[in-house]
Amino acid sequence: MKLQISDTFNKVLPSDSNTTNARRQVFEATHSYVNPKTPTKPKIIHVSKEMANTIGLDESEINSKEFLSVFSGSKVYPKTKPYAMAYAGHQFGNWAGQLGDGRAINLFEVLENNKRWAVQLKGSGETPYSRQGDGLAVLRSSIREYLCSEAMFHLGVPTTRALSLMLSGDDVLRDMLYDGNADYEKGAIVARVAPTFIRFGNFELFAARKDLDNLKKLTDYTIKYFYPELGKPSKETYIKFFETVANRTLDMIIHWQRVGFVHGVMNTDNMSILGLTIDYGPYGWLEGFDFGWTPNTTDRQNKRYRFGNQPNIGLWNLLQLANALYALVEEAEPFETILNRYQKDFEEKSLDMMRSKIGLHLKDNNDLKLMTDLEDCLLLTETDMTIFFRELANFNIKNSENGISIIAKAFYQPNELKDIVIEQWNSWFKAYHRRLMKENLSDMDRKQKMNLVNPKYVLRNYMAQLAIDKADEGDYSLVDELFQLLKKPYSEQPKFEKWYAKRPEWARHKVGCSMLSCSS
Ligand SMILES: Nc1ncnc2c1ncn2[C@@H]1O[C@H](COP(=O)(O)OP(=O)(O)OP(=O)(O)O)[C@@H](O)[C@H]1O
Ligand SMILES: [Mg+2]
Repeated sequence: MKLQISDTFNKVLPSDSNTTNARRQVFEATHSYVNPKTPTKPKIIHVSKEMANTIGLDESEINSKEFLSVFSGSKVYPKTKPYAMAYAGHQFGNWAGQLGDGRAINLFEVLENNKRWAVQLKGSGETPYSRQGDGLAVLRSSIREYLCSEAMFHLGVPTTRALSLMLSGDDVLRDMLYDGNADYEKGAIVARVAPTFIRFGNFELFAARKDLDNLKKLTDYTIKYFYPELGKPSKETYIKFFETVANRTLDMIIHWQRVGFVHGVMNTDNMSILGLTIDYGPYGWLEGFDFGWTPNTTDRQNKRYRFGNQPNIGLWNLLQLANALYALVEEAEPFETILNRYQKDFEEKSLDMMRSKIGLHLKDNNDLKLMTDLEDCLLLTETDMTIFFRELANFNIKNSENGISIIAKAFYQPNELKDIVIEQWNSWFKAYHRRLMKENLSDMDRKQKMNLVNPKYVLRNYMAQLAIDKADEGDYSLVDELFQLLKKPYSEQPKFEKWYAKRPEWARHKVGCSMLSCSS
């Protein structure tokens, strides 16, 4: 197996001089060297061929013994030095101090086709940052991360990627619901890939410790390798850097809103400095459209990370990043301007996104009202978000009276619609029809465009759970089926039509389908 290794993070930036693998506070270093734990009996469950090719591996290399040993953590690739990154973070709105890669270990960076990729194992053992944890990950959460990160990529959402999913052969003790009923589960390891895994929290760590020297080194490194277009280090460059991160973060969140993805744990240690979706933990997909929904039972009380609040949390997290970068600029105003603009941009971009979802390409002053009225309608009775927008594309200008029957498939109780609900929908469809008359697209063209932004297939929570249940019994066929399905989320795939369906009733209150904790 031949990789074009091109390590920078652990070569350019200061490493922890202590190389023992004991939990500790780490100062004046961006990372600590640590080797992955050797798994007892590693076994490949799935490999993303596309991702393997992207980092320069062909079919025979994927099938090699070395692939299994390197991406399960049994063997360190020649001339590389694995490490865990140091970062801090705000969790659920509170400062949490040093966190760091407690169960992620970076293997190396490769440079392939002029693109830099960092490869990291999640679930491959303890690091100096493991705190109370065991450094491991269970099969269920690893399947969820593996499938969802690739699904998001194919949906066009900026994200970290997955290369492989493996069983470790070791059992892992978990209290899934935090209710005192701990049990052993199969351990697993996901190899994941991104240009870099640097998070907001990496900057916060140095800022909180007033370690300006290393804050600057980390920022300069990030700009040099990942934002080179911003120029040489200077106050202006740092401000442009923050502005670009803010824009990317907002764009990522608008994509989440477009596809109905709820991240579930938007702590600042889970915010990528590249604006990529990172950490597929207690995430979930909207089924019934609901701004207040969160899949994360750990967040059940405050619902801080609910669907409708994600854009605000993005802003809150950016404020924490601004506080960290402030020390390099020493002027608050430029940061304030950027944060204020985020709010304005959010409103505009979110309206544009909604326009595209309902097939509008021109701008009209009343569009905002049309959208809020639509959202009100969607909240009247449980209405499946994915199915609604997909079916709406069948709206016919010449036959505009039957709007509600076109989208009826999206209602969870289609036979129990109250008259007042029907009336409200009818009046929205009238307004929608009037508005469509101002556009100049044919029904066909509109449908085609809408189907490129409204996915037909998403990784519904119960789908992942079905794949997990089978995998627990050693059958990985559903992991592969969903993996293949989600490569083309916008296409009609008749052989997979069964996955274009509302959540079944049995999944409504089932653990893993509607309720997910951070235990993973
Ligand atoms: N089992 C574990 N052992 C050690 N550390 C853990 C474990 N689970 C989580 N952590 C650490 O706790 C912190 C918060 O966890 P969180 O659930 O956000 O991340 P994660 O799912 O482990 O990983 P990532 O953000 O890398 O995808 C992180 O620093 C993480 O490394
Ligand atoms: Mg995390």
